[in-house]
This record gives sequence, C-alpha cells and structure tokens, in this order.
Amino acid sequence: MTTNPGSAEAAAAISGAGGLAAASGGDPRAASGWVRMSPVRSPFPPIEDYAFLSNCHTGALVAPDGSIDWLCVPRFDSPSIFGSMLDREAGMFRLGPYGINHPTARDYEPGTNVLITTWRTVTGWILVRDALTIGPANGPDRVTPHSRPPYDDDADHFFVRTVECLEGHVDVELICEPAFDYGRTPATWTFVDADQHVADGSGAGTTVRLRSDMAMGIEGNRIRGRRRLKRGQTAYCVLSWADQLATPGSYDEAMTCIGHTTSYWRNWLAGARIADHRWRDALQRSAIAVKGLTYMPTGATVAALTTSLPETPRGERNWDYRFTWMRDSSFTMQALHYLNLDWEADEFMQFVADIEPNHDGTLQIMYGIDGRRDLTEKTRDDLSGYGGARPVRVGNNAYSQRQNDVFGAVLDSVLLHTRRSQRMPRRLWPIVTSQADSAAKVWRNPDQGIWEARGDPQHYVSSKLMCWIAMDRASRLAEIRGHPDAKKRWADVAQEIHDDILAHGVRTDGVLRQHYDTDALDASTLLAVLYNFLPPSDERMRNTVEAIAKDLTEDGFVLRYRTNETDDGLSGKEGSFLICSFWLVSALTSVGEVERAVQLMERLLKVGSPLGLYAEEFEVKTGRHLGNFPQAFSHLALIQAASRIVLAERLAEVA
Ligand SMILES: OC[C@H]1O[C@H](O[C@H]2O[C@H](CO)[C@@H](O)[C@H](O)[C@H]2O)[C@H](O)[C@@H](O)[C@@H]1O
Repeated sequence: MTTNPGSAEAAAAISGAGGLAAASGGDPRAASGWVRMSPVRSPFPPIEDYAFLSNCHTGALVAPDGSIDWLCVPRFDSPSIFGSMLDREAGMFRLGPYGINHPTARDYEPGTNVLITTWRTVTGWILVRDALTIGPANGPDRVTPHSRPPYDDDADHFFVRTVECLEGHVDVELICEPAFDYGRTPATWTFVDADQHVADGSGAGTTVRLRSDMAMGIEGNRIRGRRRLKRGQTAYCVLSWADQLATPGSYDEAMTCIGHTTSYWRNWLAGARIADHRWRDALQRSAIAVKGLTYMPTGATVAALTTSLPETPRGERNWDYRFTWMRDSSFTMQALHYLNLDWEADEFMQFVADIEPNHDGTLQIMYGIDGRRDLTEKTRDDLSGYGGARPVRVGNNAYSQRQNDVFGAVLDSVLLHTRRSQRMPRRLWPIVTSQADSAAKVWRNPDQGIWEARGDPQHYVSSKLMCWIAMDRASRLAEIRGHPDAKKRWADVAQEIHDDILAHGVRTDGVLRQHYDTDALDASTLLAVLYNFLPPSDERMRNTVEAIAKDLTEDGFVLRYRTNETDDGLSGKEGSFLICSFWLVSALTSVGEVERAVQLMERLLKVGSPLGLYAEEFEVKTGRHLGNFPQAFSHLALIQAASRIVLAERLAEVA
C-alpha cells in the first residue's frame, strides 16, 4: 500500500470518511501496490467519442466524461501513463462535475487543438478548457508561410485544465490516477508543498507533477480534489512531466498557456491555403489532426496516436501505430502540400535524409519517430484490451517486412518536395540513387503489399505500381539534376514495370486485380487512378473504379479487400477502410464522376466523429469507428479527396 499517511486525512476530508477503506481485496494488482478506490469505470466509450489533443510531442484522448484515457509521456511512443483506453484500470485523469458523466457540449476552440466542454448540472453550468500546451517562443506572432515559424520546440509541455463556473454553482471533481508503463505500475504520490496544492506521482522511473488551486488529497494511488465553484469562480490543474517540472502556478498563468496554445494552432493554420468551401471546417480539422500527429523534434509523423484499438471488435487485429511509415508519411506530405503547408514536408525530408539505411541501401518500411530501427513487437497480456480485444501490442513487427511500395513513396515525396521548394537538397541525391537502384532490382519480387499482409508474399499490383512511380520519379529527378544516363536507365525500367502490370495485373474484364495470381479486388489499385498510371479516360481506369464501387463496398463505403477472398494471415472481419473510401472519392473525381464523388464525400463527412475526427475504419452496421484513432491515413485522404473535388468544381465553373 503506497498511501502517504500524512495525506490520508486530507483525502478523507475531501472524499468523506471511509475513502481509504475501499480496499484492494481480491484484486491481483494489489500485490504490485494497487489500491482500488472506486468501482472500475465501464464500459469503454465508443472510439469516435474521444477528443484528440496534441502538443506535437505526444497526444491525449479525452473521454466524454472528462477523463484523459490515453496519454504517453514524454513522446507519442513512450509507455502510457493514462491507459484506460486499453484497460479500465490502466490510469485516468478526470476533471468535471461531481457525479455527472455526460457533457452538454464539446467542441474545439475554432481553429485550434484546445477542447472546450460545457457541463450543465441541476445547480449550474461550468466550462472546462483542456489543452496539451504548446506555444510560440516569441509571442503569438503571425507565421509567414515558407518560413520557419517561431515555435519553441523545447518548451515545457503541460496538460492544462481550467474550469470556470458560468451560472449557479457546481461541485467540481478532480481525479488523477496515473498507472505507469501501460498500467503496470501505480503511482506513489507525495505532496511537495505544505498547502498540498502540488504533488508528485512516481512509478517505473517516471515522475509527474500535479498542481492545482483545488484542495487535493492522496487516496492510495490517486489524487483527488473537490471544490464547489460559484458563478464567476474558476479553478485549474496542470500535469507536467518535464525534468524541471515547472508548471503554471495560478488560473491566470494556466489561461496564458492556453492562450499561447490557441495562438500556436491559429498561426499555424493561417499558413494553410484552405478553400472557402462548405467543407472548410472538415479540412481545417483534418489538417490540425495530421499536424497533431507530427513529432516536432524530428519531423516524423505517427500513423495514429494509439496502439491496439481493434479493427475487428474483440478481435486480434490490433496494432501499434505510433511509428513512422514511409508510405503514410509520403501520403501525409502530399496532403499537406495540397494545403500549401510545405514546412512540415521540409522537416520530413530532413528526417528521411537522416535515417540509417539497410546495408544494401534500401530503407525499412517504417522507423521509430526518432529514427530508431528496431520496433520489435511485444504483447501486453496484462491488459484487457479495448472492449476485450486482445492482444494489446507494443511495437510492430511489420518493420522487418519487405514492402516494395516504399521506394515509390520515398521518391514521390522527394520529387514533390523538389518541385515545391524549387531545389533539390544535395544530401537527398544518394537516397534517390539507392532507392531507384533497389527498386530496379527488386520490383519483380513478391512482397507483403501496402496492407502489410502477414500471409505469403504476392505480386501485388499496387506494389508494382509504386515501383513504377519510383522509377518514374527517379528519372525526373535525374533530369533535374542533369544526369541523362540515369534518367534514361530509370525511365526504361519504369516502362518495363508499366508493361508488366498491363500484362499480368489486369483481369479479362479490364479491371486491375489485387495481385497477379488472383482475380480478387483490392482498393489499393485505386492508386493507379490517383497516380495517373493510365489516362483517366482509359477504360481500365474507369472499369477499376466502377468494379470497386460496386463489388468492394458495404453500403457505399470501401473495404480494402474482402477478408473471405484474401488470406492476410489474420482472423476476423474488418470494417470499411476510410482511406479507401476517400480514395474512391478522389478516383471518381478523376474519371469525371464528380457528382457521385460529392455524394460519397458528404456521406463520409457525416460519419466523422462529433469532433470531426476519424479512426482507420468505419463499421457500417453499427456506425462505429474501428481501429487506431485518430488515424493520419483517413485525414490525409479526406484532405486529398476534398481538394480534388474543389479543384474539379472550380474548373467546371470556369469552363
Ligand atoms: O492488416 C495488417 C497490418 O495492419 C497494420 O498496417 C496498417 O497500418 C499501417 C499504418 O497506418 C499502414 O501503413 C498499412 O498500410 C496498414 O495495412 C499494422 O501496422 C501491421 O503490422 C499489420 O500487419
């Protein structure tokens, strides 16, 4: 038992006598120091009901009841300290009205990553602001596009929560119960000031500091505070984890941090070129979500904030996405370029230039956000998993897979970057040559494909297509660099791959197939349309789009493939893949079916979360989101699809 005796009285004063008496009897975690203080929160909220906050170092998910159910510190890929998303006993931090779990309204402060929650109780109204703080080093200056913004990468990062009573009176409750190392180690709390407004919670080599102007007590492994706020009164609490643990010391200071955070996001967004269109809000939210998944110190992006949110309810399709996939990042760069947000793309190019290649010059398909290579997957059998979906995985064995699309992803990004910045950094040329030569060598080999199937390698059409992109982009880059021999050599290979796909990758009905030895469909072949493998007027492009729209959809939403036709080495049925559904919007636009594209886009926007966020998949029969959340793939494809439609509509207007 880790209770600080000195603080037990304070706890009892707040929670009422007997607060500490609720014991851990029968709880297997008691042996490791757990002291259960209240019934386990249950059930798991729907994935899409979470709010996402980020400081571009790490991110958090806030449940509708005001609890932070996911936070890893100090980085996206660190072990969680609040992990209730994966196990109701793996840590949480709630601020909200006592005894009420359903907010009246939740929204972001427009154009920011600051969450505003309003609560109405029988006695009054309160407004809670939540932010993972971030801010400009030199004040909220306007960011000029194409210049390095005055971001303070090394600023202290806090989770700041403020509450303001708008009407009547409300009893506000704070419960902070970290569980370090993905729920394995409960916090040991000690007060560090005499007034008991600052406490340190430690475990598994990590210390967090909680500071508040509310009276706090230690109850076993958690801090609890309660205060009655009357109209016009305020309170705050701040959680920090930086070494110096310096935190705002008053409500006003906390609000200043939130103000800086607001300015940061708005200034960043001011650099984006977002069409004045009815989808503007969705585009802005997606841009903020994608940016929020960027790890600022290296420019790497995580594929999603979380690990192991299930793609099949209660199933085994649970993966850790807190890493940087070359493919996902390349698509992210494209999406940010659509919005004129080139600066992040520049940063990612630096990341690419810095990574350590394999001995043969190839790149891994994914890396840690700090560029590390070993992402060995482990299962955490001590965690229940979201809704009972097990195993929970930490790490991702896909890192050692052979996925031949990676060459195209990297080289397409380099060409895009070169064109946008009108220069090609010298340090990128060795990467171009090694990727192009590797692609030229391996494109004939089977691989695991872009869906990272864990079954046998196949000749995936989309992998060959991306090798064609690799050779095409390399040839254009060689031209820019003035290497005519390389230009010709790589263009010849591009042509060879093109011919090969047309010879083996097209079914007798003129539709692109998933891989050379099947007639099954695969939504990744929509990339052929998006990358202009053939002109959009070519029948094979239209046939592929129509076949996918008709035979690979559930209620209009696109599956990446049918799991009963494709052995991906896993059990369970998936939901529709949101990236594929947005790809279909883009592809319909390309082949001139703009009205149908708009209809599908509108439906996709309707199934976004109440806060405009998307997981990886959507389950048509329940209307629930599935998989990791929020997922960059879904948001970047939304940006691409909307941008393409907006462009098509504008062109139609001037025609
Ligand atoms: O379905 C099996 C695979 O699922 C994950 O991969 C998916 O997510 C990646 C990150 O967004 C994406 O790049 C890939 O295209 C998706 O299929 C998982 O990470 C893999 O380990 C797993 O084998």
